This record gives sequence, structure tokens and C-alpha cells, in this order.
Amino acid sequence: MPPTHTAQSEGPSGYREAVELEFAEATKRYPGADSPAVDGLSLTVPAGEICVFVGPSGCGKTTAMRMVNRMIDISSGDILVGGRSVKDRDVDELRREIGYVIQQIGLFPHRTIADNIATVPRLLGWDRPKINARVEELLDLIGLPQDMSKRYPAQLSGGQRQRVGVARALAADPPLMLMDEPFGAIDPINRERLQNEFLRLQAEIRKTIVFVTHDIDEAIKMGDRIAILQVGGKLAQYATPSEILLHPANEFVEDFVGADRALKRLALLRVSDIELGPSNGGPSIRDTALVRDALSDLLQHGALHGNVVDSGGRTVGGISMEALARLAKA
Ligand SMILES: Nc1ncnc2c1ncn2[C@@H]1O[C@H](COP(=O)(O)OP(=O)(O)OP(=O)(O)O)[C@@H](O)[C@H]1O
Repeated sequence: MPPTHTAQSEGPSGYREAVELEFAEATKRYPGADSPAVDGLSLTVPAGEICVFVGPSGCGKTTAMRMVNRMIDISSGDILVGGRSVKDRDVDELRREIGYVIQQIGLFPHRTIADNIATVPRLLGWDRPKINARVEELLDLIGLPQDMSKRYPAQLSGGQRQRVGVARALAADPPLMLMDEPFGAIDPINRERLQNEFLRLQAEIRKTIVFVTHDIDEAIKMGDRIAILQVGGKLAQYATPSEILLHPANEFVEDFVGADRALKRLALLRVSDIELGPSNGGPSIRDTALVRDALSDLLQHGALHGNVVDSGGRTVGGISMEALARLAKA
């Protein structure tokens, strides 16, 4: 359901158009440090895409991200949001246009969920009815029941609080979002659920997003593109997940991605994406399943073949262990 709150500058779908984000030789030297924390970072995130910054601890992910909304000053080089240097912008105005989600959420404990979500719209001077309508709409969007709006953060689970953090960042419909390990503090099962929900949400809202994580699996899942940083804030590779898995730029990336990159690649493909052979029977596998899940189904059944079916249960072809092994090696 498209939202109805924005008066101007909305995109055709009812959401504000996302913007392109460009790092142009962006560098950060902290006072007294021997080497830069971020060193000549240059990359462009196309409008509406998720770019994940990933790399070992201390490689400069958070520093790079926080230079975008000027929580950290750029030492040299530049960052352009929608073609405009962040250095030329009024800081408060810039930050209101950039949604920000962090691991520890930072919800105000003595404010209700509704008031927390309404933080930026209130700063922007929206009137009450417009704010209330937006809060209602965002609760729907993030899948929380309306009656939660009157609760306080302590009365929600960690995963629910994280959803509220996302809703708050989206409240004023920012064209750009920064997300710093947003699901880092959540247990693995809820984390996977939040990741899936967020990807569904993003398919609808199409924001430009910078997403920081130290977890390569999360990066592969969430990123349209991944920027792998090396300690010293140097960009080791900037590419799509499958390019990184297929052609790691150097040994550092290869090590960071892990020895199981062939398996990881299977997690990027759906059964319908691959060439199917004739069916030789075996367990039924939906054509929409991830190839990795199809493989684990075959392993579980001790089967060498699987029968691929569509939504109506009709056989559309077959897959074999042999074909999957070939695919992993490709
Ligand atoms: N305020 C600061 N003053 C001085 N040095 C800093 C400051 N903040 C970060 N650093 C240093 O800059 C480098 C990059 O830090 P940053 O927090 O950006 O890394 P990160 O990749 O986000 O790390 P992590 O995954 O551990 O959060 C580190 O060496 C860190 O010690």
C-alpha cells in the first residue's frame, strides 16, 4: 500500500526518489593517528541500491559511513549525495534527509513507540494528523500491530525494537539510509527474519542504503554491491556479491570471503535460474527454492536427483547432485 503522506518531491510510486551516493577519494585521518582510518575511498552507489561495507574490525567501515552524514568530518576528498557535496550542506538539514539506524537503536526510553517514530517529522514541523497517519503507516510497513504504538521501548522484544529503529529512520521518507550493523545484536533466527523483512521492504521503498556489517554472509545476502575494506581503510573490492564470489580481486578478499565461497554462490541462485535437466524422480523441489537449499534437501534425502516442481506441483525438470557440483565449481 503506497503511503500518502508526502506533499512534494515524491517519486512516481509515492515515495521520494532515492539519490545516488558518491565517495570521491574520501579520506579520514584521525588526529594523532599514523595512518588514515579511511584512505582515498572512491565508489558510487547507484540510486535505490544497497551497498554493504564489510571488512575486519577497525578497517574503517563506520568511519566511512559516518562521513556521509558528517558525524565525522572528511579530512580530504569529498562525498556527494545526489550530486551535492555534503560539505556544502547545513548539517542539520543534511541529517534530516538521511535515515540512520544503529545496532543499539538509540530509542528514547521515556517516549512511546509512536513518539519515537515521530521524532524527525516533529522536527520538520509536521502537523499532528499527518504525523499520526505516518506512524500508523510505518507500523504497518514494519509489521507491528497498531496497539504497540502506545508502549515504551522496554516493553518490546529486541527484534521489535530494531523494527521501530528502522521505522524511525524511514519516518520522513529519506532518500538515503545509513545502517550500522542494524541487526548485529539480534539472535540468528530473528536476525534472518529481520533481514528478509528488510529486503521485502526495500523492494517496495527502493532507498539508497549504506549498510555496515562485519559478517560476509550478511553482506552477500543484503548487498546489491559489496565494498570490502582492508585495515587502513583501503578498498579491496567493490562489486556485486556474485562477482566477489566468482572473482575475488586478491588474496585478502579470497580469505575474507572464506573457503566455502562455492557454496555461498549457490545461495545466490534460485533453482529456476539454472538450466534444468530431465526429471529422474527424487524428492520434490520447488523451482523458487535457493539452489543451496535444494542441495541440502538432496543431501537430507540421500538422493542423487530431485524433481523440480512449479507452484501448481507440475514437474518442470530435474536437478542432479552432479549438476550442482558442476555449478559450484563454475
Ligand atoms: N574517534 C576516533 N579517534 C581516533 N581513532 C579512531 C576514532 N574512531 C575510530 N578510530 C580508528 O579508526 C579506525 C577505523 O575505525 P572504525 O570504527 O571506522 O572501524 P570499523 O571497521 O567500523 O570497526 P568495527 O567493525 O570494529 O566497528 C580504527 O583503527 C579505529 O581505532
